[in-house]
Amino acid sequence: MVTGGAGFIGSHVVRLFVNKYPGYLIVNADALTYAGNLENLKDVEQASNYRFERADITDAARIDALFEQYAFDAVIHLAAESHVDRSIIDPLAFVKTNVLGTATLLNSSRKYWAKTESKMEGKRFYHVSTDEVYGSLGEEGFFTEETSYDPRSPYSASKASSDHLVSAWYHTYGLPVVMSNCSNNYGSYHFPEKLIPLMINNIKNNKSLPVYGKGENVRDWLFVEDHARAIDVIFHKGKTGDKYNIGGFNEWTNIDLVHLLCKIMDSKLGRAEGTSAKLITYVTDRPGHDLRYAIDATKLNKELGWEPSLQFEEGLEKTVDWYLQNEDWVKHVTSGDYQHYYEEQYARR
Ligand SMILES: Cc1cn([C@H]2C[C@H](O)[C@@H](COP(=O)(O)OP(=O)(O)O[C@H]3O[C@H](CO)[C@@H](O)[C@H](O)[C@H]3O)O2)c(=O)[nH]c1=O
Repeated sequence: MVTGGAGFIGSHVVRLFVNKYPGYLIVNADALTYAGNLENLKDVEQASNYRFERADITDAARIDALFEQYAFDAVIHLAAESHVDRSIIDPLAFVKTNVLGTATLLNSSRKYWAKTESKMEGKRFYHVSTDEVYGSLGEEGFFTEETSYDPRSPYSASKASSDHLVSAWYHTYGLPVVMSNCSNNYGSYHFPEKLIPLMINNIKNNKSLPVYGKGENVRDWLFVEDHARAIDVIFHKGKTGDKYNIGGFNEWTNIDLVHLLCKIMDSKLGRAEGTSAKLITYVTDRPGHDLRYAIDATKLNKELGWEPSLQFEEGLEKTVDWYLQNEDWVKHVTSGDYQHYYEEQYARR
């Protein structure tokens, strides 16, 4: 079972596993909130080793029933509320899905696997988490697997709580868990509330480009398909009870990144260089805005041999091309339920 398989990272994980492992039955359990779209999986929905089940991870009866129906050997848990700005507006939604939802899944897994003949033998619960649990770095240093947790937004606190729950189920019940904490992802099917797809769409539509504060915050960007490959490697080879950091060693200030996007878009859209950058608007900063995230992914590289495959500028160009060729997808995902929230976010600026 892959939870959140209709989301951004989840859909890339489902696609990779469905195509690479014809012998696995991949069940995508997703609540289809505003950020989950079956449009993201059109290319694999007919595959014989793929099933979709609409399910909310906080609904214990529904999750138990799925375990009875499919007798899952493994869970890859990606379902989460993920947008920091939204967590500031509606923190309880994040506590519900990320904390209660993770506890519900852990508990259903434990109960079901304890009933099987082989108990926990050969089972695996993989929790996908974020580097934001570590808090904010100054100008120096990196997050390693030993860095202590210091979450500062409702989103990161809810993810940190979920990590602690996973660790508790491992120590208390012997649930065979593995966990990873990844840096910022970018690529196709990224919901256009997040920095990169939001900027691409706004540049295309000649809308202002809202840069929070002075644009000096730093993020470490990784191509989403490289994250999915890391999840594949950790799922199959990671040590039970361990955690792995995933990152690109690719740090950018927000303002430099937005300028790079403007440059790429000017050239793709046939605009004179410098045209799109005129849309940049500095807006009120995000409350509690973490200054810098930077991941040290040495453990994953040394122990399991993973490394990013794409250079950032190449990945960014691929991403821009995808958004320019998939305008219908953007229209689709930003209509309906999401429209209200989308407009509200704009009204704040
Ligand atoms: C949406 C938006 C964002 N920003 C800034 C805030 C951040 O410093 C940076 C990236 O913002 P976001 O795209 O919202 O991503 P960020 O807050 O870093 O969090 C992302 O990266 C995390 C991993 O580090 C994930 O766990 C989160 O789910 C994911 O949303 O850009 C702007 O300046 N303007 C904007 O309009």
